[in-house]
Amino acid sequence: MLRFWFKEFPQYPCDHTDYWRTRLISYALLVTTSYFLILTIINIVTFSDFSLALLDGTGLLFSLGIFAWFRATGNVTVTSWAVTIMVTALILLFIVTSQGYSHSLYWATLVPPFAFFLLGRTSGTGVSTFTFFICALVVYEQMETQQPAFFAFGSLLNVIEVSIAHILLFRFYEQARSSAYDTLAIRNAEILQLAETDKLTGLYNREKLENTLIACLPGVDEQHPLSVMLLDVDYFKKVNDQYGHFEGDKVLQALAKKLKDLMREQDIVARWGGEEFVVLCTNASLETAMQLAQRIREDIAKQVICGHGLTVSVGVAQYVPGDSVESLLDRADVGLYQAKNNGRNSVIAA
Ligand SMILES: Nc1nc2c(ncn2[C@@H]2O[C@H](COP(=O)(O)OP(=O)(O)OP(=O)(O)O)[C@@H](O)[C@H]2O)c(=O)[nH]1
Repeated sequence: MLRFWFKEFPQYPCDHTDYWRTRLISYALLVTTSYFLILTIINIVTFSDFSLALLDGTGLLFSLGIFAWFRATGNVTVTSWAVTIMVTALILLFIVTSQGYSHSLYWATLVPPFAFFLLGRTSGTGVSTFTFFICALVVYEQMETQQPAFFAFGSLLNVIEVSIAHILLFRFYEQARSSAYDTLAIRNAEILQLAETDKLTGLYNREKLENTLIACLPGVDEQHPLSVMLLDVDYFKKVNDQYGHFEGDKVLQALAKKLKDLMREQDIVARWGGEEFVVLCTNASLETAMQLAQRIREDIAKQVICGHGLTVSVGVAQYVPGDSVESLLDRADVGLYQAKNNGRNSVIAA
């Protein structure tokens, strides 16, 4: 029903830091506008008090003016100040005119949530301190005059209204906070994925592979062997030279996909760099890894990848006690070097 009141600003999408400020500004202006409108009407129609009606009418114009200006400019900083000053002034006016009686002081507790949310820590502290200072002055005045405490229906209304406003404000706070955390969590997951993924092929990158290996090594024993393959495309330079770098990229992407399809579920395929790939075979002895590597080599040699007949050379190594990530991969590299020297399209264990 009130959708027209809440404008979506394209410059403040829902993951923008000011998004929830624009929402609170709209809510606050809706409340102040309704408040002034109702009081103006009541003062004219019921009490015929035109001077009060004029005061409330001025407040109404202010509220609508800020609203119109905010919609036109989308300036969150200036509107935040305008709204905070208006809300604070309204509350302080009420407290001072009622001399702090009828629980009117309770309204002051609404200022900090507004001021901190809309103005931030420093200005929020300033506005809140000022408000509570005025409250203290009002209480001081009460002490001086020694008026007896007086609780009437107005007191009850003040307590109920402020309590409802508090609950709504804190619900709003919590919604804004959890939404910000959800957005952060999604962004973090995206960033993490980017940090561990090779951009061209979508495989894990070298860093992720190394980290995974480091994490795996402590769990390796005779029952749970671990082997790695270092796999390099033979004469890949020719593809680039003959068909161009973009075609080379396409071939690498297709090959990466093929490798993933050919590997077992538990194996981890990563791009080591250039036209080199590493496969981390968990629960695989040297023998098992050799069989896997031979199968991959044969499959690739038989297939046409992106219109190209390719072969690969593979070096295979099994983890032995005392190995580090570097020494394990170095041994696989020695195997790869020998496979290349053997005329390529072959698998050598080292
Ligand atoms: N298209 C493309 N080419 C790449 C990329 N990274 C490395 N290369 C190319 O891969 C080729 C590797 O060439 P070399 O190291 O000489 O190896 P090779 O031609 O595969 O020969 P051998 O490995 O000895 O069988 C070079 O032409 C690099 O430019 C990449 O991301 N995209």
